[in-house]
Amino acid sequence: MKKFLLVSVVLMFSLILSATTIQFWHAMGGWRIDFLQSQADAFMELHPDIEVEVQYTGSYRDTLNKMIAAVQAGTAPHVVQVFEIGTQMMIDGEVAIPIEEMMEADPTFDIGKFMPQVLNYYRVNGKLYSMPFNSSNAIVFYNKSLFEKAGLDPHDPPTTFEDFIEVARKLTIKDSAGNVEQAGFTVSLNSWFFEQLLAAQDAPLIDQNNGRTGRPTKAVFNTPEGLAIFEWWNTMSQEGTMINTKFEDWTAARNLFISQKAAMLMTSTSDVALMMESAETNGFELGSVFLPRPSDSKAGGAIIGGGSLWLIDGHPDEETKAAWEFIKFMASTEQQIEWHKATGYFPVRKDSVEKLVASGYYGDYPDHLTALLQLLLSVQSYNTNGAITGAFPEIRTVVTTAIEKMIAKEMTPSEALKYAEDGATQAIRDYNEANY
Ligand SMILES: O=P(O)(O)OC[C@H](O)CO
Repeated sequence: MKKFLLVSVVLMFSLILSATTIQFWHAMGGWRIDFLQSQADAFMELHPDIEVEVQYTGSYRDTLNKMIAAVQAGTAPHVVQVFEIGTQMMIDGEVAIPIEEMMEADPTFDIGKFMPQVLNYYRVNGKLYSMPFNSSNAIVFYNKSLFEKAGLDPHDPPTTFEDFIEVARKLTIKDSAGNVEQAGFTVSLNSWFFEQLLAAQDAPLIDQNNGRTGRPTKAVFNTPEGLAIFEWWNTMSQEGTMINTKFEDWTAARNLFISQKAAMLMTSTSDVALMMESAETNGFELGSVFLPRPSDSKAGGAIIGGGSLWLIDGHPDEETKAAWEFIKFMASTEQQIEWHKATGYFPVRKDSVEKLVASGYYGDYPDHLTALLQLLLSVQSYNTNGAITGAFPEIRTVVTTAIEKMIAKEMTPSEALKYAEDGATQAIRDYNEANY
């Protein structure tokens, strides 16, 4: 017995000593920090010879910048989560091993099990460079209880821009001095929603079929579809039926909705779980509905948002192998189910969805179903597959700035849209000049 114990202790020590350590950087703040750590812990339990050091590295933008700095300093992590709009920049930077190469060399991996809508975003020139992990769309949540109070049918939320404006008016309550006590609608001031509302009308953001069939040279969203969004946004902002947050402030918009200061919220489907829980805690009934669009517009769909996992190159083979195992684990059937339930991010795999459907999950959680159906019913086109350009972070900044200027009345909707398109084209030109 003593001998057995001794052998076990020696084995354990030699495992610890020979463990391969990898670093995983991610951009999921708040309670998600603990959730991702628990996923890494589950992985380490299955692979006691691999140690994963998990680090929250700030927002998507911060994480991308930190990763670039670390690559330059020779201290890059093994796996990094990058937001969807960083895809082309990562490809051009040539700092990652395309996961398609790992997949082809790994007979245990079957990409056929993944959701085509998600792959349509991440496949660039027919190749998959990163592993889809946290995929989302934009969606509208609404407070059914406030709808009822305002005399509106809680089972008939607005689906067109025109109705949305009307309903937002009915839901808005102002005091005698005109101060907004309850707004009809709120959203984080963020170009992501403009991009999503364009795709909902099956309209492009940039040329070359959204950069999907050639290198983009200019932005092409100064169109009737683009103008309809700016005008819709501006009408509600100026009427005071919509509250805009500060630049890219997601939390403020969520909090306005949760505290029932706003009756409708456009945000990410990654918030489904949070919204369900908050509605219960705050005593209101939650509803969810697809993104609205002008009544006379073409039907499009939602673009994949969120992020994916990149396998950074330049590490010893043993570490790269360990990192690949970790990436596969994070995209595995069970982990994707848990991740979906805990957040709202779609499972990136068909077999996860199959299991969830079979278990009756979507009958119990209709808001998860709204989100999933919006994705599944989206027309698949270059416009809904999303734009692909290395200049995307700058484009997002300039579009958000344009909306900010419009709601501050510094520009009319058409002036702001032109400002946004010109700035986006300039960003694409600058990027092309610096990179190609
Ligand atoms: O909040 P997420 O993670 O759903 O991401 C939203 C956008 O796609 C970020 O670029």
